[in-house]
Order: sequence, then structure tokens, then C-alpha cells
Amino acid sequence: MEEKELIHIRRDLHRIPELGFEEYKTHSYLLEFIKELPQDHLTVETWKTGIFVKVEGRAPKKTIGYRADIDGLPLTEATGYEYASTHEGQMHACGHDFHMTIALAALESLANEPASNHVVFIFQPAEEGPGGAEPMLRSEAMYRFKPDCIFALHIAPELPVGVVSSRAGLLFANTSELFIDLTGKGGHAAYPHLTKDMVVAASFLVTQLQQIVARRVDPLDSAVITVGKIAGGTVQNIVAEQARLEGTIRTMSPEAMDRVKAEIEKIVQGIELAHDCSASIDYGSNYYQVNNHADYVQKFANLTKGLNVTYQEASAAMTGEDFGYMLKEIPGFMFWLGVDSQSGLHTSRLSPKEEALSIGAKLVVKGLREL
Ligand SMILES: CC(=O)N[C@@H](CCC[C@H](N)C(=O)O)C(=O)O
Repeated sequence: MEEKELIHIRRDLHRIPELGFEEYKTHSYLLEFIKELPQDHLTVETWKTGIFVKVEGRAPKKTIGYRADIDGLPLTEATGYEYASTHEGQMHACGHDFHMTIALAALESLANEPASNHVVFIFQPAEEGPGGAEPMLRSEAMYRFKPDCIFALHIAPELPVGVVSSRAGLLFANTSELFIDLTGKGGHAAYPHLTKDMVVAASFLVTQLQQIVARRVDPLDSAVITVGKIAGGTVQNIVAEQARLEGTIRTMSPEAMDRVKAEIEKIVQGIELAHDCSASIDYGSNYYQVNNHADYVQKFANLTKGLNVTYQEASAAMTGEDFGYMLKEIPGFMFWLGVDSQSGLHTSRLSPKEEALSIGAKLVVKGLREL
């Protein structure tokens, strides 16, 4: 696909970011594109807002899968692009517009000239939450499309265009969302002794949670607890009856995740006692770590040599990806694609360089034809 068309598609998709399992316009856009391709070797099936596409191989020995996530984030865009999001408060701030464009370009190449093996494209909803990979994996459709190996990419703002990176073993962390609600006795701000202040309780809780990472987790088995949002109370002169913390937990192993959760539960019980309140914990959606299979990473690294691309060994990151569930059952790998943006993932000014689109597309096509 010409660079001009790649950019055109990416910008179209960038304008219409949608949240997990609400990717209706995105779904239609993808289906429209797929409909225009030569259909002789294609089988297309939809699953919720996701899509499976199989391209029959010429002399198949196996089926190679490629997964692209399709949802956006609840964030107001501040890039100033003329093609900025037209959906108020929603943005492709994690590069899924890039991921989809590259997948469509690869699909077009394969539909016009099938590979030797069968190829399956998985357009997956809700990566940012509540998680589409696991239910898609368990879907009835997956029996018809399940590949023998699979790969995916994620844009990397901190890497220059022309650089890709990956590693054997752990690439991304285990994640769990974290929602804690506190309820106590509110009242007049002038009579604090008659109340149980949930703003104070929440403040203690936030600082105590940080001690889990500092003092209860082996420093060599890292963990992260981030409270990204805290809300409580109504006005300045009422002692708050309610407070809510929203955050995320990241660990390098599923066992460490269990330990961190057990520690959180102990601390929350302590808060209930100390502040005479009731608390509830909800872990929202949880993602399994992304564990790359060493032999596929090696094959991928070799494959980059034929293209004008530099392969670098990546470090493990505390980002999460529900692609980890796919890799738990199907051998394969994920890699970072350099897009050189000053602003990082999940920021309102993320500005990936579009020159990376054709590099991503060439790599994915080569992977699907040669892995
Ligand atoms: C690549 C990336 O940024 N992924 C997200 C995954 C979100 C998982 C879940 N909603 C959570 O917040 O725990 C990330 O934040 O790493």
C-alpha cells in the first residue's frame, strides 16, 4: 500500500476513536475496507465489535495469526491536528489507529497475493478495558480461526522511526484495575469529632498503599500501585461521607499480583477499623503478562535484517496488554514499533510519526509470509 493511502486510513481512524466494545464506527470502517478487497481467498466473521479474517494460503502447513486492537481511550485530544478526534473526550492515545492501519495494509497485501500458509487477522476490541482478548479467545468463532502462532505490535513513542524492539520472555506486566469505595459518617465541617471523614481515610489509604511496593514486595520482583483518580465529598464545609480511589496494579508475575492484592486487603481492613468506616474493593479487569516465545522473537529479529530496520533488545515494561492471554495459549510474540513522539502513550498530545506506518506494514507482511 502507498504511504499516502496508509496516512489517509490512519487519519480516518484517528478521527473516530471509540471506547471498548463501543467501536461501532470503527467496526463499520474496517468491514467496508475488507469488502473492497478481492474476496476469493477470504473468510470474514464478526464477533461483537471485533472481526476475524482468514486468508487461505497457497500451500498451507500452518496458520499464522496477527492481532490488532481497535479501541480508543477516554481522553480529550490536545494535538491540534486538523484530523483530531471528532469524538468529544475520546482519543486514539495508545496508537490503535496505527495498529489497525498496519493490519489493513497487511491484509490488502495478503488478499491480493496470498501467502503460502493460511493467515488470520484478529481485529480485537476493548484492549484498554474491560479486555477483549480473553473473551475473543473463548468465543465459538475462535475454534474456526485459531492460529498456530500469533504476533502483534505496539507503537513505541520513545523509539526512533526505523527501530523495533522485543525480547524473549516477559515483555509486559500482569495488570489489575483497582477501585476502592469508602463510606463513613459525614457531617458538619465544624464538628469533625462527630463524623468519620472519608477524605482523611482516603488520604491515609493512598499513602499506605505505596508502602506495599516499598516494604512488602521484593525489590527484585517489582510492582507498581498507581492511584490515578481520587474523588470524595460534596462541598468544602461538609465532612465527606464517601470517597473513591481508582487505580491500577502492575507486577512481574501472577504470584506477586496475588501477594499485592492480599496486602491491599489487609490495609483496607485496617482503614475500616481505624476510621470506623466500611470499604469495598473491586479489581475490575485483569490482564495476564505478555510472555514472548524465544524462538519466534529470534525469527523476527532475523527477519528485520532484510528490511532497513534496526532491531534492539527491549527491557520488560510495566505496561499491560491483554494480548498476554493469546500468548498464554498460542506461541508467538509482541514487538515495539518506533514512532518517535515527544508525548508518550496515554497522553493528550501523542503524535506518532506517520513514516512508521509503512515500516510497520512491511514488517508485518514479511512476518506473515515468512515466520
Ligand atoms: C499498552 C497499554 O498502555 N495498555 C494499558 C492496558 C490497561 C489495562 C487496565 N485497564 C489497567 O489499567 O489496569 C496500560 O495501561 O498499560
